[in-house]
Amino acid sequence: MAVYTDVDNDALAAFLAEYNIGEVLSFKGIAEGVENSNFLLETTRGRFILTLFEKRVAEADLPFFIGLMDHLALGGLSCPTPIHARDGKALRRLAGRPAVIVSFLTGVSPRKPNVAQCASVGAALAGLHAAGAGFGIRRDNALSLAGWRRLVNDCAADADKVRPGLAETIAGELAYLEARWPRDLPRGVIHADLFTDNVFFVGDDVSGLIDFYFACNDFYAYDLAICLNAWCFEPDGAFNATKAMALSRGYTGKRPLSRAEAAAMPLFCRGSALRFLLTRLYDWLNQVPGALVRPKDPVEYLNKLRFHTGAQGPETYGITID
Ligand SMILES: Nc1ncnc2c1ncn2[C@@H]1O[C@H](COP(=O)(O)OP(=O)(O)O)[C@@H](O)[C@H]1O
Ligand SMILES: N[C@@H](CCOP(=O)(O)O)C(=O)O
Repeated sequence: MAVYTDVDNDALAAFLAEYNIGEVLSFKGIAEGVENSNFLLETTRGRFILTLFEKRVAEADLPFFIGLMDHLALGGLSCPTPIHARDGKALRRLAGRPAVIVSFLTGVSPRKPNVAQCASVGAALAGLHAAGAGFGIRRDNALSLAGWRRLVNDCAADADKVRPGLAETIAGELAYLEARWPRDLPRGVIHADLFTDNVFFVGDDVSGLIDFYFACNDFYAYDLAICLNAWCFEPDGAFNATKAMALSRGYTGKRPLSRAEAAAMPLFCRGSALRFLLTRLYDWLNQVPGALVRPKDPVEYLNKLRFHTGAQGPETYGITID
């Protein structure tokens, strides 16, 4: 359960008095997530999610995240809508943390997505990229090359406690990526964390996307690589080429990739694998005492990185270069 910060009843009551969302019926910590503290809030006016922003979220970025959800929802995307208090502000403070209330979305996150769901999420990702166009605030990706370099340095001393040789592997991989990372490909607002727990389905159809707190401006094709990593490996670690083809085609059916984007996919898959390996490794080595959270396994992403290192080309991911 990701609850780093507790909220007592008096503080909650004073906080909610600023809003027009009815009387509290129930309030409880949510048993998923790793980044922020999330609570399910039920009131006489419905269900809401209360989020307290924790360590990895810079306060200066919060207007981007909140403005983005407003922008996407206005553009017709099914995503949480920030609830504005009586004074018009959606971003407030609670228990010493920045806090926001957003609308509750219905649907189910798949534990083991099927091929049709992979196709749907590919199309939904392209829809998100289109809906983000015209958003007026910019946020550079704090978890791209420079951020990875900081994480590699921070983890260097203890990485081998997780896997012998890991420090050398991540340093070598970062150097490889730094030398080859593209500079000029189509870019815009990306989700940057569209894992299965951040997508809701009704049947095989995407019903909503959540968790925009890593969203940023970066390459669209890199976002597709994040999804290939998150959706197309089986629990035993095997890469599922059928799911990858479905996901890639779901995406390219709505937003075709340029030749340069297609050619960059193996590199983006490596970069995305390193990004989640590094944040998971950092969290593994720096666990917060007393927090109710289950850290995610860094080795899962080490194995994905190894797979991509041996990949033959974009065809591996169901992507063809015309
Ligand atoms: N708007 C929402 N509607 C319904 N459930 C939500 C919503 N936002 C979050 N949740 C639930 O809370 C969990 C954790 O949220 P998430 O934003 O992924 O947390 P974190 O970013 O802290 O890891 C999600 O997996 C989901 O179950
Ligand atoms: N998706 C990341 C961790 C971030 O967690 P989320 O609950 O915000 O999706 C990972 O799996 O490493």
